[in-house]
Amino acid sequence: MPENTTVPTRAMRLGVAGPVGTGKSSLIATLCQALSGELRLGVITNDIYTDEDARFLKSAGVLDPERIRPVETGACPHTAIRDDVTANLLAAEDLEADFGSLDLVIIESGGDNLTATFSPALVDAQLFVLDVAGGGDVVRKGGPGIARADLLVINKTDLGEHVGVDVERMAREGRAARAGGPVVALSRHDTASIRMLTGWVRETLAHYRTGHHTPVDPGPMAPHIHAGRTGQPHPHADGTTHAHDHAPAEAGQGT
Ligand SMILES: Nc1nc2c(ncn2[C@@H]2O[C@H](COP(=O)(O)OP(=O)(O)OP(=O)(O)O)[C@@H](O)[C@H]2O)c(=O)[nH]1
Repeated sequence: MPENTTVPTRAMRLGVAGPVGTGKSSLIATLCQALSGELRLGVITNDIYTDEDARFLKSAGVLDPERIRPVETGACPHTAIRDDVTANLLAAEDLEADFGSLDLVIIESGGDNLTATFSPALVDAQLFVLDVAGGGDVVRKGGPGIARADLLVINKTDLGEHVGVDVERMAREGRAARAGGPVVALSRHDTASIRMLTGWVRETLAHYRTGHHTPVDPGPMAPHIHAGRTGQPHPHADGTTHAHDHAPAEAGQGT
């Protein structure tokens, strides 16, 4: 092992992002059910105005409810996972302070859009979750999560035949959009697909523990406007961050 390698002393933080309703909470419930016997887990959920996702996970009975912590973002979900990650970092630190060392802290983003990804300052690895019910073409629309998240999950494959989506083709197009990067076609009703997901998590955690893992930033948000925040510094497509006035938020393209 090279001299400058530092073996991590805290839990690996795994982000789960993706559009609204693609099955992020259910996927986390599945992971908790499959892994809580072998790993010390914690979960942090992000909702805009409520603790709905945390309540769902607590009621699923897959993990000690004390290990599931809600963060109420009060703003667009990407704000708390990318722009200012303080609330999530504190929640992760609190979990480890309360339970001693953990192996894995899973952080669920509030459902957002195709451009929202986690900051590498918050998570060590991240999943981006699409579902077949959103349409087979979604995977061709690209974006940082689809192209560069550590793992792309194409969820609810059991619904493919009901919504006219060719799941194998969607997975193939997902791999193409990621230059061959990993894709798991998942259904909570398909144990083989769950084994692929848990296998990926175990492998990533093992690599993280070697101290050789480097969190990858899938890329910045597309240029967008925050309502009521005109005149404040914000990122631009040319890579710079500066302030200037915008048209009213309704005229913008984002959140
Ligand atoms: N058929 C099927 N339905 C699923 C699967 N996974 C999740 N669902 C359903 O999809 C719906 C949305 O699931 P959630 O886990 O709440 O999705 P989410 O991404 O956390 O939703 P938000 O937090 O609102 O963005 C629920 O009705 C789930 O029961 C699956 O593998 N197959």
